[in-house]
Amino acid sequence: MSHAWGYGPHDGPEKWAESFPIANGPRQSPIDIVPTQAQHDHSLKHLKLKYDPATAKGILNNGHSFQVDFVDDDNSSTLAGGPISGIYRLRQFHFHWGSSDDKGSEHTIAGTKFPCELHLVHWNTKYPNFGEAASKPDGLAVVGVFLKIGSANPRLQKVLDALDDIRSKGRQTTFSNFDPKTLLPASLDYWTYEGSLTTPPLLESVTWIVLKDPISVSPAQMAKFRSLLFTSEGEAPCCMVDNYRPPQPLKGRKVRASFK
Ligand SMILES: NS(=O)(=O)c1ccc2oc(=S)[nH]c2c1
Ligand SMILES: [Zn+2]
Repeated sequence: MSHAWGYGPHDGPEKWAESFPIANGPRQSPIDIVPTQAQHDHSLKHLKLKYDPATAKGILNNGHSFQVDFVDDDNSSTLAGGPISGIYRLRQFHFHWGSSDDKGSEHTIAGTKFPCELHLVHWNTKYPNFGEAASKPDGLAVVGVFLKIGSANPRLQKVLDALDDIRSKGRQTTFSNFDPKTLLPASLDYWTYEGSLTTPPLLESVTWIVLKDPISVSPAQMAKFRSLLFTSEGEAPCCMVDNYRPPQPLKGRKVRASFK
Protein backbone atom coordinates (compact mmCIF):
# COMPACT_ATOMS: atom_id res chain seq x y z
CA MET A 1 0.00 0.00 0.00
CA SER A 2 1.53 3.34 -0.95
CA HIS A 3 1.85 5.91 1.83
CA ALA A 4 2.11 8.78 -0.64
CA TRP A 5 2.22 12.06 1.24
CA GLY A 6 2.86 15.69 0.41
CA TYR A 7 1.98 19.21 1.45
CA GLY A 8 -1.21 19.79 -0.56
CA PRO A 9 -4.87 19.92 0.55
CA HIS A 10 -5.38 16.19 -0.10
CA ASP A 11 -2.08 14.71 1.13
CA GLY A 12 -0.72 17.36 3.48
CA PRO A 13 0.02 17.48 7.25
CA GLU A 14 -3.67 17.40 8.23
CA LYS A 15 -3.99 14.02 6.42
CA TRP A 16 -0.75 12.34 7.54
CA ALA A 17 -2.33 10.66 10.60
CA GLU A 18 -4.44 8.49 8.30
CA SER A 19 -1.32 6.60 7.14
CA PHE A 20 1.02 7.53 10.03
CA PRO A 21 -0.99 7.46 13.29
CA ILE A 22 2.16 8.51 15.22
CA ALA A 23 1.35 11.96 13.81
CA ASN A 24 -0.80 12.31 16.97
CA GLY A 25 1.97 10.94 19.21
CA PRO A 26 3.40 12.38 22.43
CA ARG A 27 6.67 13.81 21.01
CA GLN A 28 5.89 15.24 17.58
CA SER A 29 7.79 18.00 15.80
CA PRO A 30 8.03 20.84 15.01
CA ILE A 31 6.90 22.95 17.98
CA ASP A 32 6.45 26.61 18.81
CA ILE A 33 9.40 27.58 21.01
CA VAL A 34 8.42 30.14 23.66
CA PRO A 35 11.69 31.59 24.96
CA THR A 36 10.19 32.84 28.24
CA GLN A 37 9.01 29.28 28.99
CA ALA A 38 12.31 27.59 28.13
CA GLN A 39 14.43 26.65 31.14
CA HIS A 40 18.12 27.54 31.11
CA ASP A 41 20.03 24.31 31.85
CA HIS A 42 23.62 25.14 32.81
CA SER A 43 24.55 21.46 32.53
CA LEU A 44 24.02 21.61 28.75
CA LYS A 45 27.36 21.42 26.94
CA HIS A 46 28.58 23.42 23.96
CA LEU A 47 27.86 21.89 20.56
CA LYS A 48 30.89 20.15 19.06
CA LEU A 49 30.54 20.10 15.26
CA LYS A 50 33.31 18.56 13.19
CA TYR A 51 32.55 18.51 9.47
CA ASP A 52 34.97 17.38 6.74
CA PRO A 53 34.06 19.07 3.41
CA ALA A 54 35.35 15.98 1.59
CA THR A 55 32.35 13.99 2.92
CA ALA A 56 29.89 15.99 0.81
CA LYS A 57 28.57 13.56 -1.82
CA GLY A 58 25.55 14.73 -3.78
CA ILE A 59 22.42 16.88 -3.97
CA LEU A 60 18.98 15.39 -4.64
CA ASN A 61 15.43 16.63 -5.27
CA ASN A 62 13.44 14.00 -3.32
CA GLY A 63 10.03 15.44 -4.19
CA HIS A 64 9.51 16.94 -0.72
CA SER A 65 12.65 19.11 -0.41
CA PHE A 66 16.20 18.90 -1.65
CA GLN A 67 18.96 17.39 0.39
CA VAL A 68 22.75 17.40 0.35
CA ASP A 69 23.96 13.91 1.25
CA PHE A 70 27.21 13.06 3.01
CA VAL A 71 29.41 9.97 3.16
CA ASP A 72 28.69 8.61 6.62
CA ASP A 73 30.77 5.42 6.78
CA ASP A 74 33.23 6.88 9.31
CA ASN A 75 33.40 9.67 11.91
CA SER A 76 34.73 12.36 9.56
CA SER A 77 31.67 14.59 9.98
CA THR A 78 30.09 14.45 13.42
CA LEU A 79 28.08 16.18 16.13
CA ALA A 80 28.79 15.70 19.81
CA GLY A 81 28.32 17.60 23.07
CA GLY A 82 25.22 19.74 23.50
CA PRO A 83 22.33 17.68 24.93
CA ILE A 84 23.45 14.41 23.38
CA SER A 85 25.69 11.60 24.61
CA GLY A 86 28.16 9.95 22.30
CA ILE A 87 28.89 10.74 18.68
CA TYR A 88 26.34 11.34 15.92
CA ARG A 89 27.30 11.25 12.24
CA LEU A 90 26.13 13.83 9.66
CA ARG A 91 23.87 12.14 7.10
CA GLN A 92 22.32 15.03 5.15
CA PHE A 93 21.02 18.54 5.34
CA HIS A 94 17.88 19.97 3.75
CA PHE A 95 15.52 22.92 4.02
CA HIS A 96 11.82 23.80 4.41
CA TRP A 97 10.45 27.04 2.99
CA GLY A 98 7.31 29.03 2.13
CA SER A 99 5.61 30.44 -0.94
CA SER A 100 6.15 33.91 0.55
CA ASP A 101 8.55 35.42 3.08
CA ASP A 102 5.99 35.40 5.93
CA LYS A 103 6.05 31.59 6.36
CA GLY A 104 8.17 28.51 5.64
CA SER A 105 9.93 27.50 8.85
CA GLU A 106 8.73 24.46 10.81
CA HIS A 107 9.72 25.58 14.29
CA THR A 108 8.43 29.00 15.28
CA ILE A 109 9.59 31.34 18.03
CA ALA A 110 6.70 32.66 20.12
CA GLY A 111 4.54 32.33 17.03
CA THR A 112 7.00 34.00 14.67
CA LYS A 113 7.55 32.15 11.41
CA PHE A 114 10.72 32.49 9.35
CA PRO A 115 10.82 32.17 5.54
CA CYS A 116 13.05 29.09 5.67
CA GLU A 117 14.58 26.54 8.05
CA LEU A 118 17.72 24.42 7.59
CA HIS A 119 17.95 20.93 9.12
CA LEU A 120 21.28 19.15 9.59
CA VAL A 121 20.50 15.48 10.24
CA HIS A 122 22.81 13.27 12.32
CA TRP A 123 22.49 9.65 13.54
CA ASN A 124 23.76 8.03 16.74
CA THR A 125 26.81 5.84 16.10
CA LYS A 126 25.73 3.46 18.88
CA TYR A 127 23.49 2.08 16.08
CA PRO A 128 24.83 0.48 12.86
CA ASN A 129 23.27 2.91 10.39
CA PHE A 130 20.80 5.76 9.84
CA GLY A 131 17.83 3.45 9.22
CA GLU A 132 18.33 1.57 12.48
CA ALA A 133 18.97 4.79 14.40
CA ALA A 134 15.84 6.46 13.01
CA SER A 135 13.68 3.93 14.87
CA LYS A 136 15.29 4.53 18.31
CA PRO A 137 14.28 7.21 20.81
CA ASP A 138 17.89 8.52 20.96
CA GLY A 139 18.71 7.67 17.36
CA LEU A 140 18.84 11.07 15.66
CA ALA A 141 19.94 14.63 16.39
CA VAL A 142 18.83 17.41 14.05
CA VAL A 143 20.29 20.91 14.22
CA GLY A 144 17.74 23.49 13.08
CA VAL A 145 18.77 26.92 11.78
CA PHE A 146 16.34 29.71 10.91
CA LEU A 147 16.86 31.80 7.77
CA LYS A 148 15.78 35.45 8.01
CA ILE A 149 15.28 37.87 5.10
CA GLY A 150 18.22 40.24 4.78
CA SER A 151 21.33 40.58 2.70
CA ALA A 152 22.30 37.82 0.30
CA ASN A 153 24.14 35.03 2.07
CA PRO A 154 27.23 34.09 0.04
CA ARG A 155 27.56 30.82 1.95
CA LEU A 156 24.24 29.59 0.54
CA GLN A 157 25.18 30.36 -3.05
CA LYS A 158 27.00 27.11 -3.92
CA VAL A 159 23.93 25.15 -2.77
CA LEU A 160 21.50 27.43 -4.61
CA ASP A 161 23.57 27.35 -7.82
CA ALA A 162 23.22 23.55 -7.86
CA LEU A 163 19.41 23.73 -7.88
CA ASP A 164 19.26 24.36 -11.64
CA ASP A 165 20.44 20.76 -12.13
CA ILE A 166 17.83 19.18 -9.82
CA ARG A 167 14.66 21.14 -10.68
CA SER A 168 12.39 18.07 -10.84
CA LYS A 169 11.67 15.24 -8.39
CA GLY A 170 14.23 12.44 -8.68
CA ARG A 171 16.99 14.60 -10.19
CA GLN A 172 20.37 14.42 -8.46
CA THR A 173 23.91 15.54 -9.17
CA THR A 174 27.29 15.38 -7.51
CA PHE A 175 27.99 17.95 -4.81
CA SER A 176 31.47 17.91 -3.37
CA ASN A 177 33.86 19.87 -1.18
CA PHE A 178 31.31 21.66 0.97
CA ASP A 179 31.52 22.46 4.70
CA PRO A 180 28.04 22.81 6.21
CA LYS A 181 29.59 24.58 9.18
CA THR A 182 29.74 27.65 6.91
CA LEU A 183 25.93 27.72 7.04
CA LEU A 184 25.82 28.20 10.82
CA PRO A 185 25.46 31.54 12.65
CA ALA A 186 28.28 32.91 14.79
CA SER A 187 26.54 31.92 18.02
CA LEU A 188 25.72 28.26 18.66
CA ASP A 189 23.30 29.10 21.50
CA TYR A 190 20.37 26.67 21.22
CA TRP A 191 17.07 25.37 22.52
CA THR A 192 16.66 21.60 22.79
CA TYR A 193 13.73 19.22 23.22
CA GLU A 194 12.78 15.60 22.43
CA GLY A 195 10.79 15.29 19.22
CA SER A 196 10.32 13.57 15.90
CA LEU A 197 10.93 13.65 12.19
CA THR A 198 8.77 16.44 10.77
CA THR A 199 7.90 14.40 7.70
CA PRO A 200 6.48 10.90 7.41
CA PRO A 201 7.26 8.41 8.88
CA LEU A 202 7.29 11.01 11.74
CA LEU A 203 9.41 8.70 13.90
CA GLU A 204 9.86 9.90 17.49
CA SER A 205 13.63 9.54 17.44
CA VAL A 206 14.97 13.09 17.25
CA THR A 207 16.78 15.20 19.79
CA TRP A 208 16.12 18.65 18.38
CA ILE A 209 18.79 21.34 18.70
CA VAL A 210 17.36 24.63 17.36
CA LEU A 211 19.82 27.51 17.14
CA LYS A 212 18.67 30.81 18.61
CA ASP A 213 20.28 33.03 15.95
CA PRO A 214 19.25 32.96 12.28
CA ILE A 215 21.41 33.23 9.19
CA SER A 216 20.49 35.65 6.40
CA VAL A 217 18.89 34.94 3.03
CA SER A 218 17.89 37.48 0.38
CA PRO A 219 14.56 37.63 -1.44
CA ALA A 220 16.35 36.65 -4.67
CA GLN A 221 17.87 33.64 -2.92
CA MET A 222 14.44 32.65 -1.62
CA ALA A 223 13.20 32.75 -5.23
CA LYS A 224 15.83 30.10 -6.07
CA PHE A 225 14.37 27.74 -3.44
CA ARG A 226 10.93 28.35 -4.94
CA SER A 227 12.18 27.49 -8.44
CA LEU A 228 12.24 23.79 -7.55
CA LEU A 229 9.38 21.45 -8.42
CA PHE A 230 7.55 18.84 -6.31
CA THR A 231 6.86 17.04 -9.60
CA SER A 232 8.88 14.79 -11.90
CA GLU A 233 9.82 15.64 -15.48
CA GLY A 234 6.82 15.06 -17.73
CA GLU A 235 4.25 15.74 -14.99
CA ALA A 236 2.30 19.00 -14.78
CA PRO A 237 4.79 21.21 -12.90
CA CYS A 238 4.00 22.09 -9.27
CA CYS A 239 6.31 24.57 -7.51
CA MET A 240 8.08 23.25 -4.43
CA VAL A 241 6.86 25.72 -1.79
CA ASP A 242 5.21 25.50 1.64
CA ASN A 243 6.97 22.17 2.36
CA TYR A 244 6.69 22.71 6.12
CA ARG A 245 4.70 21.01 8.88
CA PRO A 246 3.07 23.43 11.35
CA PRO A 247 3.89 23.33 15.08
CA GLN A 248 2.55 20.35 17.02
CA PRO A 249 1.25 20.05 20.61
CA LEU A 250 3.96 20.16 23.29
CA LYS A 251 2.12 17.51 25.40
CA GLY A 252 4.02 18.37 28.58
CA ARG A 253 7.53 18.41 27.10
CA LYS A 254 10.15 20.78 28.50
CA VAL A 255 12.24 22.95 26.19
CA ARG A 256 15.69 23.70 27.60
CA ALA A 257 17.96 26.61 26.69
CA SER A 258 21.75 26.42 26.57
CA PHE A 259 21.95 30.16 27.31
CA LYS A 260 20.60 32.66 29.84
N1 LIG B 1 12.61 17.28 8.60
S1 LIG B 1 13.48 16.34 9.58
O1 LIG B 1 12.72 16.08 10.77
O2 LIG B 1 14.77 16.98 9.80
C1 LIG B 1 13.79 14.81 8.84
C2 LIG B 1 15.08 14.30 8.90
C3 LIG B 1 15.37 13.06 8.33
C4 LIG B 1 14.35 12.37 7.73
O3 LIG B 1 14.39 11.14 7.13
C5 LIG B 1 13.15 10.91 6.71
S2 LIG B 1 12.73 9.48 5.95
N2 LIG B 1 12.31 11.94 7.01
C6 LIG B 1 13.09 12.87 7.67
C7 LIG B 1 12.78 14.10 8.23
ZN1 LIG C 1 13.52 18.86 7.91
